[in-house]
Amino acid sequence: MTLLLEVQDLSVTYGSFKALNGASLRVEKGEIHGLIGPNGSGKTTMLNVVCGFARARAGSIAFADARIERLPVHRRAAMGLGRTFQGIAVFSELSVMENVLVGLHLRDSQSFFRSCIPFLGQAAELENQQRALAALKWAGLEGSTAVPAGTLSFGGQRMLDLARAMVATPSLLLLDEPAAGLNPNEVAQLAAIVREFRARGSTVVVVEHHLKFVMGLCDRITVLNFGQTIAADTPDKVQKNPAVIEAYLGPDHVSIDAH
Ligand SMILES: Nc1ncnc2c1ncn2[C@@H]1O[C@H](COP(=O)(O)OP(=O)(O)OP(=O)(O)O)[C@@H](O)[C@H]1O
Repeated sequence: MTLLLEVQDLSVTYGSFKALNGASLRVEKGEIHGLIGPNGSGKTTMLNVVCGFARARAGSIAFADARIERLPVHRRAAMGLGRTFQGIAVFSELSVMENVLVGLHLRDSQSFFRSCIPFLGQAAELENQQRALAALKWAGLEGSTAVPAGTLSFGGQRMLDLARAMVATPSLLLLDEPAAGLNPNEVAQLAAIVREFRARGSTVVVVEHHLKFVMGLCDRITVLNFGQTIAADTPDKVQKNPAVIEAYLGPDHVSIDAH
């Protein structure tokens, strides 16, 4: 297996508070990798630093064999790093299709400039519409392309957010709590979408509190606690790891309930 992302000894401080304190994360190309840990353990901070939304005080980040910790957000995105954010982030007045097209233009500056040139622009726009439609089919939204995004259900909006992140086919997609607030059917649909995305060649890191979802979906899982990496292993081994059990449930418990 090839290492796609290697985060080493990462430290992030807010004032005197250490949100990350020497944390590490190793993600192999082609895997679905879970990033879990109790509230406030540093999961979102890790995603923010990998994408360039937050700066580390110390540590290194290698992505596809290049050191990226000093690169701005847009350079990292152009290298194939994509992400979603906690909560819902769709443009509710725009149609479902327009939401995905915005995602394409934001990530691909060339497609924006091509779209400004007649003929070339028409071809580029058609290509973009086809890519957007394919992503919407993926997310089960092909029947709702023309409706305003704000009229979709909560779960529908989450799937749209996912389609918008996937349309640029990032080589590494970071998902921040994608299952939060979804019903069991939607969680199953989400798992199928993420697997399909991986089957088409992408690598996924998923931050989640929904342990059953993570344990069933991920090839390997990294566990953070108080800004440090306390485990990195298969779901089976992580669930039996005493340090992980203690971090989640305190010293008197014997297992993690992933149900
Ligand atoms: N911009 C900030 N300023 C100050 N403190 C912050 C900031 N961002 C995060 N923190 C703190 O850093 C710690 C780690 O936050 P982070 O959001 O990374 O944790 P998390 O594991 O994603 O938590 P959760 O599971 O609750 O989303 C928390 O204590 C949080 O309050």
